[in-house]
Amino acid sequence: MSRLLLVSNRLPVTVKADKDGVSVVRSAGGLATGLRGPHERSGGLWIGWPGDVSRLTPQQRASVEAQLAELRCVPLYLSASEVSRFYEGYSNRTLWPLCHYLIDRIPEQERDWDVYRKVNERFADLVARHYQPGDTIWVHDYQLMLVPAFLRARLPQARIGFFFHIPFPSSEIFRTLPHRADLVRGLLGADLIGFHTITYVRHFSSTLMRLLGLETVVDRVAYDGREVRLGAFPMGIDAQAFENLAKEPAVLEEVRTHREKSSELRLLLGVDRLDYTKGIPRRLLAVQRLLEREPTWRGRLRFVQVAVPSRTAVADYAAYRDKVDELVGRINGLYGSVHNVPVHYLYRSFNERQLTALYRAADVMFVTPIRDGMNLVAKEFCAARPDEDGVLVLSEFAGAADEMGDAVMVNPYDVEGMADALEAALEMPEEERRTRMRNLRARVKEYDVHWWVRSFLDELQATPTPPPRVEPAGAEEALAQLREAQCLLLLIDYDGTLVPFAPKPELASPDAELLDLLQRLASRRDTRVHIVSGRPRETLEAWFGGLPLGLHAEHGLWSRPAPGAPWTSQEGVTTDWKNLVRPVLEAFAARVPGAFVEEKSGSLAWHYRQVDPVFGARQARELRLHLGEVFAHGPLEVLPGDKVVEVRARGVNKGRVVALVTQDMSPGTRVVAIGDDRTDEDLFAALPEGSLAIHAGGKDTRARYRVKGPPEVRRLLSSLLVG
Ligand SMILES: O=P(O)(O)OC[C@H]1O[C@H](O[C@H]2O[C@H](CO)[C@@H](O)[C@H](O)[C@H]2O)[C@H](O)[C@@H](O)[C@@H]1O
Ligand SMILES: O=c1ccn([C@@H]2O[C@H](COP(=O)(O)OP(=O)(O)O)[C@@H](O)[C@H]2O)c(=O)[nH]1
Ligand SMILES: [Mg+2]
Repeated sequence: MSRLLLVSNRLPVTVKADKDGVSVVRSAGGLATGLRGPHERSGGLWIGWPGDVSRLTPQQRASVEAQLAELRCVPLYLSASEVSRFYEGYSNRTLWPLCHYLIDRIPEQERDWDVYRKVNERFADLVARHYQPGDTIWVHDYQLMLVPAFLRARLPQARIGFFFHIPFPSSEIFRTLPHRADLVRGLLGADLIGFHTITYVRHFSSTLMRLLGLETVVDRVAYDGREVRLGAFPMGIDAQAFENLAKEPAVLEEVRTHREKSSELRLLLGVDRLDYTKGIPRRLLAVQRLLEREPTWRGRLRFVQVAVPSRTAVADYAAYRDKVDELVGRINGLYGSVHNVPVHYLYRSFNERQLTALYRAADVMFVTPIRDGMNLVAKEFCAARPDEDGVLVLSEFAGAADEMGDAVMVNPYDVEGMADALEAALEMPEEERRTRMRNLRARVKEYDVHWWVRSFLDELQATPTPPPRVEPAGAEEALAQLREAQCLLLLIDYDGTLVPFAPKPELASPDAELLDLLQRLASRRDTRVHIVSGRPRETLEAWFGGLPLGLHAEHGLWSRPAPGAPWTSQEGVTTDWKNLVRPVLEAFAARVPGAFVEEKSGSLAWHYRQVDPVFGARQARELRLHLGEVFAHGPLEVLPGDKVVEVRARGVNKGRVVALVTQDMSPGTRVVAIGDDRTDEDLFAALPEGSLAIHAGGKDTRARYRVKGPPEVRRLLSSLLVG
């Protein structure tokens, strides 16, 4: 097992100072429990914030450090201003509400981004300082979204995983953030990015498509010369520990006390951090509604709501507390009696043992967040019910709902519906309760936190470490080799290689600087230049006809190898299939706003560069499937390109040009091909031994050299002309 470096905003410990000194105690939370084994066994480190230690004396600080070291924890201290701007600020005032679809809670003017960025960089620096070759790094959660990219820049060969614990929202929500692209690029520094549900994975991949034009193929995204994997890994709990607690005599004694204290009453339970995502007000209103419309339940229900103080320095949390306080007061005022009140509201935190006793005593567990990444409480409740009783009422907007189909599902925005569900839960026959609980427990026990850690780390270990990169220095190296060659034969793609993409193909015409560059290049001693493009020959003729270049159109179907020579086409290529394919492409263009069909002499192309990127990519996949089905085994080839699906006769590809132009080549000539697209890979594959292939861009390629894009291609070619 390789050494694990765990990175999370909070360390899995709590620092407690009292009159007897200062102590560091392990936290009980899911992440802490699940990762404890692998952390200890791998001999690795856990890097994070130990909480506010500003009031400690220097001696106490030293004692904390020693105790942390003992637990293999490395502290990253946050200053008061960092706590307020990185943690309370950007993380909890912006990212938190955004990911929970509450964009109205985000400050109108964001001022904390720079601190968020700096703290993420500090985390990366600290991790890099402790990294040893062979280590596996696992970064957690929304507070640290930029850490993977900062780490990738420092440690290009490291294996980096990232887990996002909260919902990844629809791209329509995510793209409202001013720094949306930076955050997404930050995550893409990882090799594997995990989420709780496939819905979050789907939202993340449409965000990639919309913001960066990156397509996810099954579970992989090609980015910056690497492959990034995405996956759903629903987090579990330490189910065995909760089950064991639930069977302990002392806990059972506490359960009995809870029940005796409410012997004539049915017990409803809610357990949450006091967070505005948890849906507590509408949950209270649902209880109120039930009591209002069904007087028979009055005096027969006790709703225990545990609310753990959380992020109290953030104003929205304080306001939320007021709202909950007020509602509790109102309901108790309305439906309480001299002897009893319906809502028992406990604003404090409980330990696992106390929680387990409550879970086990409850008739109905009421979990109704308006959004929640997962919600572990729902799972803990089931694990704590070896008696196979108790009903879970669960919000369909919690990640846990995807796995817990045997819960009574509710829409947490629908108060009346929740009152109905509550009543159904209270009246559910015993047999149904048992069947549901048995199924829930089987799932919670099998897919526990240990399964979660194992499956994520196994997947991360299975990702190949990134290949050694040919960095821009590779381009310098390529230049040195080009300079050394006696004679040069350059085969250069046009779109995406010499010019950037334009919204319409006809707008990407060559500028004066490019024409001059090509003219001078072709006039260089012992240098021949060919343009190898997918464009029609009329276009190439119009743009470059006057230059001393070889021209190759429609991926090599047509060639004019030298100025003044006639255009000739590849032999044996038919075009009668076009009448069958054209109507299909036109039908797809008509139903996809922004798409259009381009006709070339040897091919038909369906372009979608102006289409909504997610819809466009989906339609392109549909089109390819459709064409594949209808024209299977025919003389056709369907080629996916960059925002284009091209249909042409089989056997036509850019590779064909190589044989044509190298037949009369003088000895000692170095062939150099430059391209950005899939179609250029055919060209690279056909090159004779000793040639140079240069990929322009960040895609997967067989080329040995890589430059960033058109500006760098031009720079490379210009450098050939000097010295
Ligand atoms: O560290 P705090 O600001 O005090 O907040 C506590 C944690 O809250 C969030 O929990 C989330 O993770 C759970 C486990 O994956 C998941 O079940 C839940 O739905 C999430 O809300 C937060 O993501 C953590 O980073 C915080 O430490
Ligand atoms: O008084 C309490 C209430 C809750 N919890 C724990 O806090 C976690 C809450 O996790 P969840 O995923 O439900 O929500 P989050 O607070 O992470 O958004 C669960 O493990 C609970 O056992 C606790 O230790 N004491
Ligand atoms: Mg191209």
